[in-house]
Amino acid sequence: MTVNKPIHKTLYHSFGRKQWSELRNSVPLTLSEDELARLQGMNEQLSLDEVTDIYLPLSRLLNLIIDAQQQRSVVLDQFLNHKPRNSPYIISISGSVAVGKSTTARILQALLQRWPQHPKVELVTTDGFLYPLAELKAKNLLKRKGFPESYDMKMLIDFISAIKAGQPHVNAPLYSHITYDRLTDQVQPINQPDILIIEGLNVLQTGLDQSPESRSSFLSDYVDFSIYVDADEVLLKEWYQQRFRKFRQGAFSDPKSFFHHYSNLSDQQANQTAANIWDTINGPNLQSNIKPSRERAHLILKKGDNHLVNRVLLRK
Ligand SMILES: Nc1ncnc2c1ncn2[C@@H]1O[C@H](COP(=O)(O)OP(=O)(O)O)[C@@H](O)[C@H]1O
Ligand SMILES: CC(C)(COP(=O)(O)O)[C@@H](O)C(=O)NCCC(=O)O
Repeated sequence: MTVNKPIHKTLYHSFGRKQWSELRNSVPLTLSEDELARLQGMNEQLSLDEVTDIYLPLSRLLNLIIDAQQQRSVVLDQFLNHKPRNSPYIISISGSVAVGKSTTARILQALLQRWPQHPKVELVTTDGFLYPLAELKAKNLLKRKGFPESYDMKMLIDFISAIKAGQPHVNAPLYSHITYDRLTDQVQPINQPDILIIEGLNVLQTGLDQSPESRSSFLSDYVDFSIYVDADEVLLKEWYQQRFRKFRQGAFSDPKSFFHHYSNLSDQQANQTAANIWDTINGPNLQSNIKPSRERAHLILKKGDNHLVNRVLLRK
């Protein structure tokens, strides 16, 4: 009997941290102290070694791949005798709640827009495409937030298809972690970027449990390069609890906050509440919907303690 190799060994090149960091050797770009400080301003816990060892090689790889894609588009336009289109390169970032998708996305945005070939990099999160809170309540989906059925997939696919078609002035809806709802008075205008990064736990999902109409096209059909940020669930739950405690002192103290009633919890009560939300919503969503989409990604960043990436898997 033959024993199949695990899927990632067949599909991916695998790099340890040191091996991967050496691939930045020829990055012509180095970061100044100021730029490093600005990146750290986004997240005070972000280690600067992490930026140079993990994210600089990644920005080099992406720059090379995007360059090749841009050349391919030129060839195709010549062949078809078309005028050049303003179709942006689309990068997706997915992974569990609290794995660090938005932090990773913001680091990549900052690094990618430094390359002269693609200075305009926009970042959109799929949170804005969650159904509004009132609708989630009416559909009894409040305890299924983040699950495939809690997103307006038609709106998301219409959005990404307009972006890919190079349409100017496309608006993305915005989400507030404070009100726990889509904003009604603000949108994010997107105007023909060179690169669009789309970040969210659902971007690699195929929506097979959605209605037949929304199954005909998947978000990933529009994505040129997909990244999955991975970590063991024990760490994810801990990071979720840490973020919950941070929100309790900051965002939840705002009287408009959906979770305002949590602002006076002790550390122990906050940990318990966050653990309960994890065990009933985010953990089951990770196991049933998010993790199964991992091996569709072009690149997997596996994090260990303190959010440090200890393995990088790159599609062969
Ligand atoms: N590279 C990193 N280094 C240190 N802390 C991080 C890093 N990435 C994320 N975090 C922290 O982990 C938590 C979750 O990160 P966040 O980007 O909000 O995750 P997500 O968007 O996946 O829900 C936050 O408290 C954030 O400050
Ligand atoms: C809005 C989200 C689905 C998005 O996830 P994130 O951007 O935090 O990774 C998530 O933060 C969420 O609200 N989950 C439902 C349970 C909870 O309150 O954490």
